[in-house]
Amino acid sequence: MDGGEMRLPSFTLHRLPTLADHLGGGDRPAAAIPNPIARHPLYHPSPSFFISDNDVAFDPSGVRAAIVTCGGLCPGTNTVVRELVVGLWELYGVRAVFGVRNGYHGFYSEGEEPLPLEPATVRHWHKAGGTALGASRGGFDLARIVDGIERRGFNQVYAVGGDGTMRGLVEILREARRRGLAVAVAGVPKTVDNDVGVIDRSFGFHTAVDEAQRAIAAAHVEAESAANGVGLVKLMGRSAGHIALHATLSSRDVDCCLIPEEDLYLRGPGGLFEFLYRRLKRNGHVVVVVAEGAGQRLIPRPTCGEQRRDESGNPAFLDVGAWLKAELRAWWAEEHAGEPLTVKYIDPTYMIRAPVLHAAGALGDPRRHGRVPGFVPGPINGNYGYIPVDEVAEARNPVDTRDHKWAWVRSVTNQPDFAQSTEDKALAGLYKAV
Ligand SMILES: Nc1ncnc2c1ncn2[C@@H]1O[C@H](COP(=O)(O)OP(=O)(O)O)[C@@H](O)[C@H]1O
Ligand SMILES: O=P(O)(O)OC[C@H]1O[C@](O)(COP(=O)(O)O)[C@@H](O)[C@@H]1O
Ligand SMILES: [Mg+2]
Repeated sequence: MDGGEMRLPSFTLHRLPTLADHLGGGDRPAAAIPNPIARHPLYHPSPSFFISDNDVAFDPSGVRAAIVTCGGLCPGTNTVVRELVVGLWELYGVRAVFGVRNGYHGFYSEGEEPLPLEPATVRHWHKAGGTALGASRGGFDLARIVDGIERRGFNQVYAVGGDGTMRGLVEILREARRRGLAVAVAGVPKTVDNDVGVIDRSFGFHTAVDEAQRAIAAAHVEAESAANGVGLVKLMGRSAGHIALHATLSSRDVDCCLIPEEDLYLRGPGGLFEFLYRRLKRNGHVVVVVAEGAGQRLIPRPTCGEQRRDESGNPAFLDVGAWLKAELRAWWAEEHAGEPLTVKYIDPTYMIRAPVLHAAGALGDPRRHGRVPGFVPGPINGNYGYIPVDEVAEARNPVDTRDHKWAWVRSVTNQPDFAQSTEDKALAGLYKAV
């Protein structure tokens, strides 16, 4: 506050290319019509709706839309595809909608012709987990993908995927422009572990958090039923610990939550194992939730070669849960031999992303009403907005360990920072040097 005035953070307004710019021909391009949903008999946008009178839409008679799902699975993907098909068909009058098979690969692979989609085709898709179109990692061959788009005359591409998919979409848009193709792209953010930036979260995230409760509850039952019982649950979160964090907050049975954004320190004063031992002495059992990306720097690698990667270039992590379990047992044998210890490790990785969308993961509406040619719709601080796809492709979303949510985890679990004291660090350095 300065003299009673509040200084707001500065921001910059950018003018984004609109669909009218993209289609050419001024405010009313030949390939465009006034946005039909503004006058749709059954659809009543509220006054604050994101469609204005000046908006245009593609003339549906010229639209050939392609929908592709990429990357890992996420609850609700089929629901999104269904919504896109029904919306394009019913609200915009588009009749040529195609589902590209098995991710980006399907734009060019032989024998995987895109599937014509209409409301009747997708009627029951929301009742199944996974993706009916198929998805894949890797296979991003830009020239062949855009060849496929050009050959089939697609002029709208909807890609449902995470950060990798968005980066691919940016390249597709750039290459289509370079070739003079009037292709508009839209990315629907699908990130079960919530690692995509700018948006608050994606569909499916809450479902995964819900589903994780079953694993935590089982770990708790196992831990409580043994003398010095440790229930250990590994949850998804390659570079962001949001699922572990939210699952911990929802459960209240968790004694300790480990995420990639926080340093991990196992042995010695102030370390994880000392904390677990104290908790075991007090309560007789502990439950630990660990995100898959936590502690990766500490886990010995079989070879000192390069980090292994999956087909998309994402780091392929070592199993932090199995490693923690082995380390805890080894430490226990050294420090507390003769005292019982039971460690039950549960890895529900694929189970939490397999279900259909739960109610809490419900989808917002605007994903098909884009106004710019390369956009991502998503919730930002609770409001839906359109974000340029290149911004989403680059943004990351780590857990901010200085914000209230992490503080809340700390107050629920009463876990300390597992930080090594400066003295211990120096000692460890000495030992290493010997
Ligand atoms: N930097 C990139 N440029 C172009 N395509 C990419 C890039 N990163 C990933 N992709 C492609 O996007 C698709 C999905 O990526 P992936 O990382 O597996 O999942 P997600 O989109 O869920 O993050 C894959 O086909 C992958 O090859
Ligand atoms: O075995 P897969 O298919 O690579 O899936 C595991 C990965 O999928 C995820 O759940 C989501 O990854 P994406 O966002 O890249 O699809 C990661 O948290 C996890 O590492
Ligand atoms: Mg990703």
